Amino acid sequence: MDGSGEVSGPDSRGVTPMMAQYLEIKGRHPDALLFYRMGDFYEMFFEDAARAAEALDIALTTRGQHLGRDIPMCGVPVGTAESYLLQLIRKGFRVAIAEQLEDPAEARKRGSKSVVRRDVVRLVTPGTLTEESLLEARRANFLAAFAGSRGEGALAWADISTGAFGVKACAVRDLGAELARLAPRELLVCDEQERELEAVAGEAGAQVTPLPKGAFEAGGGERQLRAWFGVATLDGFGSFGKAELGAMGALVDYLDLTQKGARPHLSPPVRESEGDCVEIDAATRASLEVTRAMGGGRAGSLLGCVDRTVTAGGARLLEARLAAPSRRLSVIAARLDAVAALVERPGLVRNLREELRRAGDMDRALSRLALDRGGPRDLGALRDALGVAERVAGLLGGEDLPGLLAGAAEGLWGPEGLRELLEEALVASPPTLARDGGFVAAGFAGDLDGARRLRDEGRAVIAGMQAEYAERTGVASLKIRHNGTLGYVVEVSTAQAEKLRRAPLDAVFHHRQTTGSAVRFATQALSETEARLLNAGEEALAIERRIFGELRSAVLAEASGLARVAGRLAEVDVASGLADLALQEGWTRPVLDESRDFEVRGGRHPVVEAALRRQGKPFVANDCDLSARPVKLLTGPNMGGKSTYLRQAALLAVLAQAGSFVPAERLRMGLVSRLFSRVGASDDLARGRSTFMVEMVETAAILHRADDRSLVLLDEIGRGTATWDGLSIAWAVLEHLEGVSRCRAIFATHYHELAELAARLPGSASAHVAATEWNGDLVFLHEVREGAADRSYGVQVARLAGLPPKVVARAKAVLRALEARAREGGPRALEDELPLFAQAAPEVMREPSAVEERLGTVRPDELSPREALELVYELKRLAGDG
Ligand SMILES: Nc1ncnc2c1ncn2[C@@H]1O[C@H](COP(=O)(O)OP(=O)(O)OP(=O)(O)O)[C@@H](O)[C@H]1O
Repeated sequence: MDGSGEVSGPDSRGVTPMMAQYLEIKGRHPDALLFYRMGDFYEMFFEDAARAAEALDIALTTRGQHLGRDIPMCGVPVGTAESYLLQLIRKGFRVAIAEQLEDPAEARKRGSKSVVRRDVVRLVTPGTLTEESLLEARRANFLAAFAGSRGEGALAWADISTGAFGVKACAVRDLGAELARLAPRELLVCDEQERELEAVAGEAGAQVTPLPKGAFEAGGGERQLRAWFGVATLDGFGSFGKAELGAMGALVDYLDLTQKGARPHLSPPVRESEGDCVEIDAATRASLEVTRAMGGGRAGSLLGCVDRTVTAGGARLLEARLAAPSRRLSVIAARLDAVAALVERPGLVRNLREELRRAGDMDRALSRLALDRGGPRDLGALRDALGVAERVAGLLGGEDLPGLLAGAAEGLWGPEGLRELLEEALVASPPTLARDGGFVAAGFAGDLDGARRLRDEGRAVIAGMQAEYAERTGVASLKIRHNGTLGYVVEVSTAQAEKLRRAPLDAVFHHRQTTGSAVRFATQALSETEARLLNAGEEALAIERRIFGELRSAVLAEASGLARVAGRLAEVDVASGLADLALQEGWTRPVLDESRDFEVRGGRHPVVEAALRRQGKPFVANDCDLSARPVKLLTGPNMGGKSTYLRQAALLAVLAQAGSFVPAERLRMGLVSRLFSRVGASDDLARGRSTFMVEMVETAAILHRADDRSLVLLDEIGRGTATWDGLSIAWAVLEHLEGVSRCRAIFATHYHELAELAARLPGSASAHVAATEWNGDLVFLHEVREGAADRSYGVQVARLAGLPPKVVARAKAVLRALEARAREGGPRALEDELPLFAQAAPEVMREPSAVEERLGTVRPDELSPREALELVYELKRLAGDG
């Protein structure tokens, strides 16, 4: 007998009925670890057990035999299964959860050999999580599906924990960029494409799940979607291409498969068209650290720096906006209008944020309820959020606000009567699980109140009985206690027990048990009261469970209305968060138009500025004008602030088009269509590419794709190769950007020769980050000025970095020689000097000089003043200086 109460005995082949059942279920889920429910544990067997035990670092044991061999087994308690699930999912496993679908007692009725019915109720995969503990509250958890081949393609994505559902046409070559934007946890692909797409999915951190080709067919997809949304035609949602239908179909099909028929709440699909959002490729996204810093976390990213939202839904919306800044002037203007209106009303912002803080996560509560994984606490969260929404609507309603906020205010009134119902029905802080009851408020249901009264009275009656028995027996210390196996018993100390065992008390008190220190008795009246109490308690629980079901149905009937309120709350949260930021940081409203201008006055890099502030250092604001001469060549010393200046331009554009105010005195810019940034080189050793190769591949992509509305930021192109090759490449790239792409670009370089070229090209101009020397030390001014830098200060920076003084001195000498020869002979002569590098190298490692050798023999403490003076003369002689 195990925890499930089953009897197991092997058949003639040595296979127990339970093992036969296990193997049958496992056979249907070969790709997943099978969590096989046995009483209070999920058990794993055979290979699954070995893999899970290793992944979870838990004990691997054995349990019985199968075909004459020990069965490896490990298990996790049901109560703490979530944390184990999380570890397994993070390590790339999928988990099939097989529950007991009936009571062991029911199974026994079918005969002593029968096993409890079990089946998989859910497949847990990275893209289909809903549990709070398995999700990041402030981040979406997308499941994506890609359909299509060389020609037409589409990507669909859904977050079943929030109901978000989107789709867009997407060719294979653009998949990397889209995945980098959405960062889905799981990508569904046609099994024939699994190998082709694995790398691109892996780079975005998505686990690939292959599905048969049939799952991606447009016809089937359309049927699936119609059935899912209960509509006769999808026309109301938009007109979708074949690939789009295929991708969405595969996605909902997979939800059916993994959720085993439980329907997550999904909003109707939103179709994104090309041109809706700024295109940002994966490398650019990573280099700009828009939503994730290099280390992978939020901290240190632009999102981490600007996120002042106070609700999880608001945080997710802000991330989506920054990840996909808009290209539609009207959309951006509406968002900026909302922020601007709030910036004018700081008091309103404060009040809104104070209210919003109290709203729980409506989307996720709704999703859990829809999948029947929710509890009273989720109902409570919805109730609280609906209350917040109404008060927020009240706050907004009193003002004359622009479209987005006025619209939000209207949409914040929830489904008629639902908040009132939940308020009446629920206690103030309902528990997570419905199982143990205690969440329905008194006064909501007459029958429940009656049952509870009976149950509570029962408790009072027992307390009364204790007093009565104590009096009757004369044993003041007599207690009525509840015992797991015996139920309610009268307990007295061993010394007092004899009294109760003698006439006349023995007629009332029947001995049940003697322990080391106490003796326990039962009485007729106590048993009767206990039965009454138990019944009342069970009845109360049953009523509460029924009420939970009713409330859940009432909520789900209004799912789309609730999702709408959640969306509006998030909208208000994002606007008031951005307004709060603008107010506190003095950010300004950007001016956007259809031109190709880009004009920043007093711009700052928000993340670097915040980091410097923490160190008590100021950030130097800079201008940037790309309007008349769109390609800017930027020179200046290392550490001078070139990369910061480049990234700053991109982040200003991202913020502006996401609908935020910007850290600048003024920003006026024509809409950016595509953003490219190659700042900060990195190796890609995993794919066998050197730094230079990665740089060239990315530069190639930029030159192919940049159009005249793009913003391109290039940092030190060509530095990873021989000087003249690098310079030539940089030269040609600069010409291409200026003459062919005609985009707005900032090009940072150490090739000062390029400044000459920039001066000659009509669309190009030079600028430099200023630095100066003070008492022999290099001082970075971080100020961007017109014209090219006169020198690069590379050697000084090397000195700051702690290169040995000897090496620095030698480098200075080599530099002086190089510069002198360059001045004498012009560029060709400089080329002739290239071998100097080869010759210089061994010389740098030269033998010690005569002076150094002599110094090595000196013991300063043993020198008299006179000897010291003589030594100075000697050293000067050795140095050939007098
Ligand atoms: N405008 C600024 N105001 C104040 N400090 C700045 C500014 N810009 C950059 N800095 C500081 O200078 C440091 C170096 O900046 P950055 O990495 O942009 O230099 P760089 O010129 O690109 O250097 P390298 O050529 O070595 O990559 C930053 O970490 C920051 O602390």
